[in-house]
Amino acid sequence: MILRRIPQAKIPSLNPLCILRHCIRIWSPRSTQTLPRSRSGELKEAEKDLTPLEPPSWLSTRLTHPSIAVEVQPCLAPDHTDVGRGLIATAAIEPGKLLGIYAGRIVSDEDYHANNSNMVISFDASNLHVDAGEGEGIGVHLINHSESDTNCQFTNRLLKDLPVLAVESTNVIQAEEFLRISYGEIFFDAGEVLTIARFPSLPISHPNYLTRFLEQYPALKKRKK
Ligand SMILES: C[S@@+](CC[C@H](N)C(=O)[O-])C[C@H]1O[C@@H](n2cnc3c(N)ncnc32)[C@H](O)[C@@H]1O
Repeated sequence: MILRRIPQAKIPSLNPLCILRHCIRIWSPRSTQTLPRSRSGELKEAEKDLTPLEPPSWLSTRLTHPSIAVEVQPCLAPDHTDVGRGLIATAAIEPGKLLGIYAGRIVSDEDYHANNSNMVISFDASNLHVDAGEGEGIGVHLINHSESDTNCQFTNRLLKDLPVLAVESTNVIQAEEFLRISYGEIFFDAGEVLTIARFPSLPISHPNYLTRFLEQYPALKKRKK
């Protein structure tokens, strides 16, 4: 069964280094998706609950919000410097805005278990998975995990009748603020999760050093009041 075609140019290049498992009932656009006929009922069932997404103009040419860039994301743990690449806002973004579409190849449950490739999101309703594949480039697959201090979330949407896994902002995201999302289930082994930075750090001589420091550690801000 062919689910959908979208132009190949819309598919971002993707990062081979991580595995992302998220129980969410949605799947992602891809040039040609083929699935066993036995799955079509499950897909139709899942589609019924999805709310439509009003596509922003940038979505005609790209899958990631134009005010988002890739940057190595520091972590606040003493023994580690960073958690690899993350996504950072280059201008303020309002809450409820689409930040990007999770793009990849739909893989069946069997394939997923036989060949647990990198960057896979799982649909809990259909036992299907989206594999973001390999490569380089900007995409919401690069958002790092935070348990509670998040500013965006995965959502299930219908985009022009195509079910998609989207990422949307939940808060105002300031310019120079990193995106932080919850992967939604136990992904890391005990002790592996690091507290990721909200902002890039500034040199101590910078006039905004103290403000940035308090933004980075919100618990200190509360204590100050
Ligand atoms: C979906 S990828 C995110 C992009 C990744 N930073 C990269 O450069 O490819 C998930 C991987 O990022 C890292 N990561 C993300 N959030 C983390 C966190 N809070 N603590 C530790 N590692 C994290 C882990 O290596 C994880 O396997």
